[in-house]
Amino acid sequence: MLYPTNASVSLGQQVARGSRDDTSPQEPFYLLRNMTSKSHWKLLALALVLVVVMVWYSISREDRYIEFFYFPVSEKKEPCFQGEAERQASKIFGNHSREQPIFLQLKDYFWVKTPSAYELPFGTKGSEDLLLRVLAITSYSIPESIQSLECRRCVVVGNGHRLKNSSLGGVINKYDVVIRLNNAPVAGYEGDVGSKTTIRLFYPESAHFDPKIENNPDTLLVLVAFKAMDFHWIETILSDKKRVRKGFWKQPPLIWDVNPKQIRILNPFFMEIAADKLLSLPIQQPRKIKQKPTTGLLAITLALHLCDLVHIAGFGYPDAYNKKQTIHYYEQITLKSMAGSGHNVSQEAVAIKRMLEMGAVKNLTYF
Ligand SMILES: CC(=O)N[C@H]1[C@H]([C@H](O)[C@H](O)CO)O[C@](OP(=O)(O)OC[C@H]2O[C@@H](n3ccc(N)nc3=O)[C@H](O)[C@@H]2O)(C(=O)O)C[C@@H]1O
Ligand SMILES: CC(=O)N[C@@H]1[C@@H](O[C@@H]2O[C@H](CO)[C@H](O)[C@H](O)[C@H]2O)[C@H](O)[C@@H](CO)O[C@H]1O
Repeated sequence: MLYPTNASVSLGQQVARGSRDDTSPQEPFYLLRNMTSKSHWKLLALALVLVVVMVWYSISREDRYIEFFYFPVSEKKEPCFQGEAERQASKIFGNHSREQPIFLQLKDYFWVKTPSAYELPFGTKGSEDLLLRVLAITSYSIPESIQSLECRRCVVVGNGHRLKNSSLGGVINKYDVVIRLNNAPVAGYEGDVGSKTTIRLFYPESAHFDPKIENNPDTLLVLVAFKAMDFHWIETILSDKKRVRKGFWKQPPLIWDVNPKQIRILNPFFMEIAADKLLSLPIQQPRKIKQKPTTGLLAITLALHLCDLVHIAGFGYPDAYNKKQTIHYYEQITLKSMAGSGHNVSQEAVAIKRMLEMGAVKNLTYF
């Protein structure tokens, strides 16, 4: 039987002949197969790299694995340059923000009626009378222990889950000023978050029921007022007047054992510039829409005005699709709990990244 010559063999026939003919390097199918097997390996290697990168990325975004990705934090004190945070702050907030007092003062509402363009939480317009009564029974000074520092090293401790198992407590305690937020506990979490609290920002609904447990005797308890009722609450507490239960979205403490000398009222100007300069939020919003910065972002804004060096820790929310990840280092709640809060956490992440990139703040945890 005559076999057709190679030249006249059809593609189908050649394939059917299989290995008998394609062993010759001159054979075009040898080249083709060689080429395909080479690019096959290349593709496989590329896919493998891609899978490794994807697994690494998703693991590194999971808070429960974050401890594996910590970069070592130096136990040594970082050099502090006087006025450095101010320089950085002026790039973000402009030059005039330094002229603003950190805490509201009676003289600005009693002798001179400081006009405010905005209502709470961005200004004091319409709440002056209530505010006046509060300022008459509280103080506005920055404690001598902070005032006398040559260079103020501050850390703002966010309430994020990534502080869990961070072992950052010792590092946090070494800062001159430790700023904490809301009812975030220290008792039982000292190893991860430290025990020193120089300043705590809070509002009535976020006040811990026993301020003595989670604070130091000299902690400054700084009220962030969001509505006129917040001034009313602090007045009734400090002057032991009849408590009002209505007007809060969550029942605040009715008895609050605190020394009035520890209380300060945060200047709403910082809320205004955090909203405007960091998040580009509209300051005058229709009543129903209530977009506002988180208390943590507000605290970073405040720190950039009060301190010379600003570090942060415990900031960063899970990705929006991550429905099960707990958000706090101390309790089991998820992003769902923030649904009606008026915060845009992805926009805040962009703002924080910007501050990190420009060197205005430095992060002790993963972001
Ligand atoms: C359910 C609920 O009320 N959640 C709000 C709580 C709550 O009112 C208080 O914890 C008191 O219970 O308060 C908020 O914030 P919260 O008290 O959760 O956290 C304080 C600040 O830490 C930063 N943070 C927190 C968790 C996380 N995973 N990443 C973070 O970066 C944020 O900057 C945050 O502001 C608030 O005041 O901003 C914002 C939250 O929306
Ligand atoms: C949990 C929640 O969504 N509460 C909202 C409340 O938002 C919280 O307001 C605080 C100030 O009072 C603070 O900004 C906190 O970060 C917010 O989560 C709204 O202000 C309130 C408006 O009526 O509605 C509550 O359900």
